[in-house]
Amino acid sequence: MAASTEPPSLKPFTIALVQLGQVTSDKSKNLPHAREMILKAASREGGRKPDLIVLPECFNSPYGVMHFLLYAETIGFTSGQPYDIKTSQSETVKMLSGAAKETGIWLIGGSIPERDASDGSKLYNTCTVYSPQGELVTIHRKIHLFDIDIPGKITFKESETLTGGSTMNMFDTPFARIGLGICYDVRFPELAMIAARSGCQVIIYPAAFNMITGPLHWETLHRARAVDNQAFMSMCSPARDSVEGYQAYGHSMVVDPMQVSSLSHRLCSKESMNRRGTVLTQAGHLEEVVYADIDPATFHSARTGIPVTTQRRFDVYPDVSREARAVM
Ligand SMILES: NC(=O)CC(=O)C(=O)O
Repeated sequence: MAASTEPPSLKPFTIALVQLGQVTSDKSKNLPHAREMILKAASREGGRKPDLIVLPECFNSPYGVMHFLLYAETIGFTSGQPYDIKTSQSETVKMLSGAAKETGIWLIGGSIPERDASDGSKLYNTCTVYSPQGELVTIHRKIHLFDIDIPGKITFKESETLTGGSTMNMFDTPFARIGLGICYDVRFPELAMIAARSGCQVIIYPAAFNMITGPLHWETLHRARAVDNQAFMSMCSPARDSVEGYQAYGHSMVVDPMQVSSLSHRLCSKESMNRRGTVLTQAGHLEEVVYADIDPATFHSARTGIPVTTQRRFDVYPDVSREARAVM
């Protein structure tokens, strides 16, 4: 979706990250389980109910290049055109839309393998987003495919079966403008930077790091994107419970833009630290739902205290986000 020029002002809201477990090779089990966990996340007790629920990358199929063709669904969404859920060919889209409507909560529906609707020749790794009325409001196709080779540790080549998306995507809610990406997209800072410069106060990526790259970079990349862009940054992972195949790292996380160093930890009172935590929430490695309350005061104090957003030197280097806006 092309976001309107003025973003909504950031309001307090609560995110629920559903770190889904039990993603099996049986889609007829994966979908009801994901639905059950969405309902569980929505019916939180002892805390603010979530305004937005997020699922992980590749939640209806095992994560592996040999599985994408078998599990792919045709979605057939075109930005700016009405989408009729009733006639959708995607059973996952129907389930997610129904769950968003039933809970009355915004839903970032993780990602699924998608078959191109035009001639079926291309497959994408695609995230779908739903309003509380169950409308499919936007999709994001993973732009940067996960092609890596760390000898003896991990080799993965999404490009063997997938095609990379070619649009940047964001959406507006009554409480924030939210920038989208999927997993490996986080390693390309331009995407989050362009989202932030286009008014996103929050950046959310369904993801599935693994046991090699997760310990190396998962938290660092959250912190880097949050500090660079002075925005809230979150990735939602599957749980690490698969007996074979891809082992997800877990540790779904929300990080705020006002990062407190270990030195400030010692200098700040406990009460002020509670208001300015770096990692607002973090899951373990098993299935669980974690919540984070987004406080606009943290966002505004980060941007006014260290005003990099108004100090850029576009007389010295170009503003790449200007040209990028045209393709959104
Ligand atoms: N799975 C991914 O797309 C990315 C990942 O695991 C990494 O960047 O590390």
